[in-house]
Amino acid sequence: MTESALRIRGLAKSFDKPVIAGLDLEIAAGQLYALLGPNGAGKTTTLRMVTGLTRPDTGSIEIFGIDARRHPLEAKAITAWLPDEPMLYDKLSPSEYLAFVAGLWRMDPRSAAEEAERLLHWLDLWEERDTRCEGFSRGMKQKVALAGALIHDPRLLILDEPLTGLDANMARSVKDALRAQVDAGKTVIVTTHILEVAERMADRIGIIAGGKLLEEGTLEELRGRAGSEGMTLEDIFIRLTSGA
Ligand SMILES: Nc1ncnc2c1ncn2[C@@H]1O[C@H](COP(=O)(O)OP(=O)(O)OP(=O)(O)O)[C@@H](O)[C@H]1O
Repeated sequence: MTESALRIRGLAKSFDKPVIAGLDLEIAAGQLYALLGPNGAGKTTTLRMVTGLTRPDTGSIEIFGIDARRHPLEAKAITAWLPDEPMLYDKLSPSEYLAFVAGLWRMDPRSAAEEAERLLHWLDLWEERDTRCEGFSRGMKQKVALAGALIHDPRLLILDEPLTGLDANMARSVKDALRAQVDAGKTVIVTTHILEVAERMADRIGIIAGGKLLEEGTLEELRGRAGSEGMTLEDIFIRLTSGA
């Protein structure tokens, strides 16, 4: 049986009104999973609960079998979280930022430096490694933040809208980086409003609205359940969410 990277059971969260209402979701290891949903569906809230940034009202979250609510440090040690507006310390260069993040993870400085060098080359940031991030474009900052998320070699990578605002070249290099993570055996969860990205990249797709999972599966499975082989993901998404 395939290992489960993320298992969510009965997750619920209310702010002034219910946002997540009894969400069940299981994501197998080694996949790129796209979590879709209309604005306000609860995607970010769900992922913030998974990464320990928002406390659920009820429900369980397991990351590779680790109970993330009971053992948050163990769960965080194997998880990376890239928010839609990543916070970088602008006065630091990419090299300094990666050394700083590696220090937070208490990585051995020598192996952290080796990993930073590998990531900076891989994400095409090597020439800028000693330039302060403050003058970087959004895409470059996104790549520095991605390198920071990957420095401790997480098994599960969770990214909220990683492609928003990126030009085609930058988006391609981030997409390639994510696919390479999956090819290396990691699990990647992304939220996106760019349905073509989910359609082309994702191994499986989950659609949530109103705090519940409406549908889940491969694109072919979603098409099959929608009853039309020729449907685009956009057609399926609109059909499912317009009544939600
Ligand atoms: N800290 C908070 N306090 C109050 N309400 C919140 C808080 N965080 C989220 N919400 C509400 O929860 C709902 C879901 O928000 P969330 O950001 O999870 O949606 P989303 O699916 O990520 O949306 P989008 O696609 O627009 O980013 C929204 O109605 C939002 O206003």
